[in-house]
Amino acid sequence: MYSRLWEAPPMRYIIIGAGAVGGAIGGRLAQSGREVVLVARGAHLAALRAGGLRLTVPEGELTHRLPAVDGPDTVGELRADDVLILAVKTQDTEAALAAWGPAPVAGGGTAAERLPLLCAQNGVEGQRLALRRFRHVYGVCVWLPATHVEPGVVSAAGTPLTGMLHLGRCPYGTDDTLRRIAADLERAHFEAPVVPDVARWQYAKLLGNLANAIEAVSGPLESEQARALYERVRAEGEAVLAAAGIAYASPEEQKEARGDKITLVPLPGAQRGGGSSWQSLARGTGTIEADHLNGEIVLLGRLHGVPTPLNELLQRLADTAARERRAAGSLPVTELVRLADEVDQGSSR
Ligand SMILES: NC(=O)C1=CN([C@@H]2O[C@H](COP(=O)(O)OP(=O)(O)OC[C@H]3O[C@@H](n4cnc5c(N)ncnc54)[C@H](OP(=O)(O)O)[C@@H]3O)[C@@H](O)[C@H]2O)C=CC1
Ligand SMILES: CC(C)(CO)C(=O)C(=O)O
Repeated sequence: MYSRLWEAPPMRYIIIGAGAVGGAIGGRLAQSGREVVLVARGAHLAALRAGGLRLTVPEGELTHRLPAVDGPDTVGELRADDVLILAVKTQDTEAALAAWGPAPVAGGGTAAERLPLLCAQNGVEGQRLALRRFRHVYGVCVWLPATHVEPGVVSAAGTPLTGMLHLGRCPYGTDDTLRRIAADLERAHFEAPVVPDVARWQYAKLLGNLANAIEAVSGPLESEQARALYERVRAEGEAVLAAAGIAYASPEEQKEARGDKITLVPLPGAQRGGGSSWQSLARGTGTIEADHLNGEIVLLGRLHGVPTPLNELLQRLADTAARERRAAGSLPVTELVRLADEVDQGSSR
């Protein structure tokens, strides 16, 4: 009956971690007519249940009244055509996978055995953790600037598109499930190229995300000093990827793919203070993703014998700032550069 790709019954999207990225993807999919379930916790879950998801985008604030749950038990039996989109920060991945993996699916089997799981996350560790439990894991290179403004409220300032999401099977390849998901995303304000080598895009993005910790601890990279520090941090990352034989898309290739498709515009009442790690400090969550961004470079450096003193420093400073609930951007950039020079000189002695 549903013999052709475009005749298949619509899939339902379960967004595990409906924060900045998950809220933007879930809200846009719902707006396009897809069935969406939001998974959240704490004050955000309470606000989603009370007032719906309020998604601020360039055309205004859109309120989506969607089912909001805290885990699989509240959804009931999962459907065979459900798609799981994991959009928690990497440090929260293991707990989410442990909760959702064993959930039963109609007709038999578990989510881990039967359902597609897309890791809409920065870095590459989330999908590696997912592959330990789930059979059908897909990577996403997430170019989607979004902000978790307050409980119940998320903003995404990109226009004309909300974001670009390169999609691919983990570790390699593509399939029809992914093409159907991409078609849904493309009807929902995203460009979603399906690529056989999604990791190549993700590693390229990871090099950019090495700046997240600088922004989180010392604020936006506005000064020459901050940008020069990032170049040194990135050079460590590039050296490590070269030693590990890991390919990544060039800056030119990324620029060409994105073009002017996702330009940020000011959103009244929902100003974007910074990226995802900056937001972890601004929201005082107590954790930050640095172990899986700068920490990924540190890990690869240790495995391949390449020193990574600057990424180690940033990982440590970001982790400490999160644990001690320091304000975002509170370490003067001159002090950060002084610390960086110190560890760099120490490592070359
Ligand atoms: N924000 C951005 O602009 C971008 C982010 N990314 C990446 O996307 C991923 C998600 O980041 P982002 O959206 O910013 O993060 P957010 O913190 O805004 O959203 C994640 C949400 O998941 C919730 N959560 C965590 N664990 C669970 C759980 N077990 N069950 C239910 N809810 C859970 C968190 O709750 P709580 O509120 O309690 O923490 C939070 O609300 C990260 O890997 C990030 O690096 C990539 C590109 C851009
Ligand atoms: C590129 C950037 C900074 C866009 O928001 C991002 O990936 C993040 O916030 O982690």
